[in-house]
Amino acid sequence: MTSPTTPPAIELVGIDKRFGAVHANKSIDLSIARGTIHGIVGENGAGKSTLMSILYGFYQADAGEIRVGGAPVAITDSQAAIRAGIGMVHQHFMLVENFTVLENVMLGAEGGVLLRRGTAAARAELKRIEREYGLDIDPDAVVEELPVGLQQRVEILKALYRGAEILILDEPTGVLTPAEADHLFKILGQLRAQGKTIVLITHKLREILAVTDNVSVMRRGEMVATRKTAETSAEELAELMVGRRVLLHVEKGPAHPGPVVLSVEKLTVRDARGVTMVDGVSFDVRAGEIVGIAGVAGNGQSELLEAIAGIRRPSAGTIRVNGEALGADGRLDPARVRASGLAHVPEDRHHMGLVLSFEENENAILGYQTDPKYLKGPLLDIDAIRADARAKIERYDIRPPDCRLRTANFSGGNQQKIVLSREIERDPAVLLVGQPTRGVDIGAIEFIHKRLVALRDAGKAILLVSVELDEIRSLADRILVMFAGRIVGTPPADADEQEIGLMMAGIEAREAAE
Ligand SMILES: Nc1ncnc2c1ncn2[C@@H]1O[C@H](COP(=O)(O)OP(=O)(O)OP(=O)(O)O)[C@@H](O)[C@H]1O
Repeated sequence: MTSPTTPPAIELVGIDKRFGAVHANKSIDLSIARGTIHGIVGENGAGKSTLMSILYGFYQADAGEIRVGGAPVAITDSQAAIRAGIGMVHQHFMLVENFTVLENVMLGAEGGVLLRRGTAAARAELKRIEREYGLDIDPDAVVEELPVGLQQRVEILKALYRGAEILILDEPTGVLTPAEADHLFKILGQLRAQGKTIVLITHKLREILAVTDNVSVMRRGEMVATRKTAETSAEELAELMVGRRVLLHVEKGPAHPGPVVLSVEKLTVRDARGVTMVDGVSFDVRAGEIVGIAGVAGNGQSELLEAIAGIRRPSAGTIRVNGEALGADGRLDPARVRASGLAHVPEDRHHMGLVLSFEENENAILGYQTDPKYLKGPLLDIDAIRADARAKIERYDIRPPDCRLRTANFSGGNQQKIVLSREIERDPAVLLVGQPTRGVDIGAIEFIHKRLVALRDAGKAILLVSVELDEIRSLADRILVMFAGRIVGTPPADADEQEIGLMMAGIEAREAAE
């Protein structure tokens, strides 16, 4: 039991950090009690990841003190953090994919006592940790063959193996299916029961309310409030984060669908290994409606979207925009698809939506650089491009409002807004959007959802792919559920979560096949 005199697991005192002109952490004080799950929420760019990176030794604070278990510690790098008992479960896993679970867990702990004890001892220790925390996993499985939920468990095991008493998880459920997320929270509960301390960063207030004991709110580099979770609400947290009341649901009137704008017929897409990812899919999207594709990640939605956007070559089928087949002459590429009035917000902004080393204003026109409004004779009109970027920054409240900043230095949610503003402002006939609010804060979600509804009401056709069922249910006028590359159901837009959930799990599909 934690007695009132037990020092906090972590105390941050006056932590301050600047990146050039950006004051990312402003004299932050934070105390996290031992054996608790402590949530940290805040808008995109509020400074959450920076604070955690300081705690984990990726960055050094310009000022301030870190105390672990009551004693000041100098966390100069991640090794020092590990020595202080702090472990990080990364958003983008840092595992060696072709190594086994055991090899990954041992890797990097080489100098430690455990490795010197040899593989057999390490295996025994791994088993012990696994049993103690219900982290059921095969130590001899090769990491790349494991689903993401299990890969994340390997990250947790790795931290525990190094003796972590404090675990930091940054947006851990972004890549998980709902069932995997539930399992993760069970594991976190078990870890807490064993006295471990957990710091959870997430934009999902539902998760905060479901699993944390306390929650702290950051806004524009400051720590503005800490609450006992039982004594707060999603509305209060949202208001503390954003500084104003936020609509937590989408307000939209009925759709007035017009003629078919996008028509997909018997589309089949195979991946590089020849595996069928999209299997003879047909549907239409009309002007003035949002069609949502629901499904657990990996069931072909991404490939479907990429094929329509001209990034992947379908092996069969037709895609028509306003009646005209794309690539009828055998040439299908993203530039030609865009020219036909299609805009695309890709799911993976890092690999497809942005060039991170470019300045913001360069990404703000990426793919549209041949538009005459960005040209002066044969050359790019830099002044026009920057003026255009500044207008989008203002309209989409992209922070910091600096169109010359390298894109890599924007926070994740702000990077997402850069892509969205570029594609939405094209005023496309068809907008393809993949995971529009992944990693995006609550105020920005409200804004993005309003923009999508406004675009629909302006008579545009929108195809939305999202693994967030809430998002699909609140935005889509029609829902298509994808499972194993096929559309397995078209539930009404007001269908309940469980009904759609069953289709997403393929239950309905299996029954139909039997
Ligand atoms: N290496 C860096 N160089 C320059 N600026 C940076 C760097 N890292 C972060 N920043 C800036 O510091 C601020 C805080 O960013 P941080 O990533 O901590 O926010 P966050 O709260 O984690 O946001 P998100 O929810 O979007 O991940 C942002 O304005 C960001 O652009």
